Amino acid sequence: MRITDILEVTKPISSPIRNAYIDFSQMTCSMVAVVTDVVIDGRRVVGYGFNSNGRYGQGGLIRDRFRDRILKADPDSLLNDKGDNLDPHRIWDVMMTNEKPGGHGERSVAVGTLDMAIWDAVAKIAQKPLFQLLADREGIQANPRIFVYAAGGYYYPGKDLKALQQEMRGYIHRGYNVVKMKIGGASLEEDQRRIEAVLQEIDGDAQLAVDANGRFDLETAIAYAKMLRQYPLFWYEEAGDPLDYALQAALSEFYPGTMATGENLFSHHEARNLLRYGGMRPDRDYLQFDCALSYGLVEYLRTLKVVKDAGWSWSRCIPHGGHQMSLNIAAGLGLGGNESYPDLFQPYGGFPDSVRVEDGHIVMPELPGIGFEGKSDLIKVMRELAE
Ligand SMILES: O=C([O-])CC(=O)C(=O)O
Ligand SMILES: [Mg+2]
Repeated sequence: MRITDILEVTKPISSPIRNAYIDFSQMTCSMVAVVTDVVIDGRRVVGYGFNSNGRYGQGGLIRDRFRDRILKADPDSLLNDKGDNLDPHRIWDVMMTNEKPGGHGERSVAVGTLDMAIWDAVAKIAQKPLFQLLADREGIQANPRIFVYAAGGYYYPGKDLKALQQEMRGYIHRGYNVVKMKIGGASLEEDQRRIEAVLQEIDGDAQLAVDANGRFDLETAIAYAKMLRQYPLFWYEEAGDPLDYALQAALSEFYPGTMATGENLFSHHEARNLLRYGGMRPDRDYLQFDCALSYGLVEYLRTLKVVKDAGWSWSRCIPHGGHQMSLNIAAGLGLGGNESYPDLFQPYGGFPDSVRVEDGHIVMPELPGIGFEGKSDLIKVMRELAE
């Protein structure tokens, strides 16, 4: 058993939307295929992966460093002890050979993208859904019913309050009961009008989360906290710079409600620093680390250990990114749910075609691997790469 090839293509996922920090007009995404010589039911096993939105495609790093390290390694060194499957942990160690610690950034995205494809291949070779494989390895019961929320509410040219209200109403019609909108890309007064318009529209049919995308300095984060705390929000997300733990800690003095952050922390060390120094509260806050941006599931398992060691429940983790990889981790390991972008970043995000959102939850179908084969628009572009 061996990996015979690794392919990468960088695709646009551009759209005219804007958050408080970036617009997505030039956004790209890497898609990778890890091709094996394993054949099941007459079909070669290929694992697929891609990176989450918000960071760009990683073709350069994947081709220059990580792909060749895997392909040049002794194939037997990449297998588990029994020799009956690939070992994602051993492959991860090979990828990270001669990489210094710290400085997590684009490298963590390149490795996270490849790691997703490797886990897809591993679960396909085991002929199980990835969530089942993870639950079995952990010795726990999988729960295929997962909380999902609808992320959107971006700024884009010409979007008025009516359009924002209609967008949020549309998510409720599709079965969501938590919706998220952007803040910090307009004045505080204008954001307050946008929030009030959305709260009026959803009128108790859903809860609202707001996301500042790390835009605020301490003073602005506090001013927003004082404005936001008068509303019954689901959470106040990523107020300040992702690495400014002191800001996050200070903010809890001014915001008694739920806060969420972590999508731009890319290693278990950074996650640990957030838990050590960020003043996050395990009884109400959420952690949004996204394995596809942060060295993949091999590293995310270390992050989950850090989370547990710090006295947090894994149910406080609701990853960023809206991909099926995190849905599998949520179902297999008991995370609190997953993000979803009903209208954005297609065909990568979202669910298999048969899946419907009901009461803010989905149920994972029993598909081998991550389940990409169940999403027709996605598997079409994946197979164009490798099959
Ligand atoms: O707009 C973005 O970069 C995405 C984001 O923060 C989120 O989904 O929470
Ligand atoms: Mg966010």
